[in-house]
Amino acid sequence: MSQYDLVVVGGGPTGATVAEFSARTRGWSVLVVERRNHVAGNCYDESYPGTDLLWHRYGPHYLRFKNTETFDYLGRFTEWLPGNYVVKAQVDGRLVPMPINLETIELIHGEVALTQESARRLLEADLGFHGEAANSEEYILGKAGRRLYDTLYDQYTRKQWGRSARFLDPSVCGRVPIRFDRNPYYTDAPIQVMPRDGYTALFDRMLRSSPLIDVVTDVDWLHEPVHGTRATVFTGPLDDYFQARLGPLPWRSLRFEAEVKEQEWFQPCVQVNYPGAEPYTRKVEIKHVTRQKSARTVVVTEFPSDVGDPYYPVPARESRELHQRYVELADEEGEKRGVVFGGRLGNYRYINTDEAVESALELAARLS
Ligand SMILES: O=c1ccn([C@@H]2O[C@H](COP(=O)(O)OP(=O)(O)O[C@H]3O[C@@H]([C@H](O)CO)[C@H](O)[C@H]3O)[C@@H](O)[C@H]2O)c(=O)[nH]1
Repeated sequence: MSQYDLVVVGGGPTGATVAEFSARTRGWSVLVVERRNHVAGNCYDESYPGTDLLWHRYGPHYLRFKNTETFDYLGRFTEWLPGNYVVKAQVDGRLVPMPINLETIELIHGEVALTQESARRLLEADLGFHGEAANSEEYILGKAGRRLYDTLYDQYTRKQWGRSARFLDPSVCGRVPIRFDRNPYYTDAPIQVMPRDGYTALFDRMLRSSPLIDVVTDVDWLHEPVHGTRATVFTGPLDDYFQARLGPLPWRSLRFEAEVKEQEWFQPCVQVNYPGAEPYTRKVEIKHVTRQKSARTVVVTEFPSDVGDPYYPVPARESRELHQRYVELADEEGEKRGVVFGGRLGNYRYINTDEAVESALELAARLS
């Protein structure tokens, strides 16, 4: 036991939210223990070495909100910039809009001036699956057809996940909308914004918002577990907590190669996806969304990998079964030691940052 009411393991979006809410609304003392040398979790951004340009060290984060409650909550700690989340895919040397929209369908099917009706008819004739999709391959074949699946999803997904879309839940490829209009933005969320001073500044402000919150970094809680007198919230990888007692949960990681380019812009939008034979999946030029002005730019190429920090839980049948067995252990741990698991890693859920904050607020409200 520590002298703190609450111990939070991990200083990312979930940990910062639980800590801030508990200090502010309950007056609890909170210790946040972070394994890395910084807070903000995988949202961490900083100036790229030798430049004053922000980069997202663990991959891009395009903040969007489904509801105003979470948006208003985070808005207490930051000003916002409008989001500018435009993504294209490189296909045969050309850039096509991603998500699929009418222009994508025209470029890939060799058509012009498609309407919603004519595009639907075209794809209907190419559908490779009918019925209720049981996996991501069936989902895309049933909505966009064979040609778009083969061109935009098949190899990209194999690279990203190390397996075919056939062995992933429909929700994985279903994250990206398929459109019959000309909307070029990556997500359908009604609110799309970037924190004006970056994500690290946002989560750092949350953690500094109360003198009741102490933060220690460079400390692996698993080596020296201390518990809060009221609760402990663990936001690290669920299987790490249990020393992978039931076997490791499948995770997917990323390796990043960053380059400073001596040119104002490298590509026309923040993200270009590579659904072909290249060993990487995407190139991100985050300056498009941070809106910094500079004659230079930073470009980050992503190489998916099985080794490295866990970024993605793998939504698939076998991981769901193993995860369920870990959930049973987690429930016992809650009863024995008051440990509650949260966040993308602690709950083994493929969620976005707004969803992590939303569920952290719910979790914090349940603590007593
Ligand atoms: O060109 C493509 C694009 C996607 N897929 C398949 O869809 C899966 C989901 O894609 P996406 O949502 O783009 O995946 P990711 O989570 O890596 O990226 C988004 O999430 C945020 C951020 O990481 C969290 O804030 C970022 O904003 C988005 O880019 C993908 O895994 C593929 O299987 C495809 O095949 N081809």
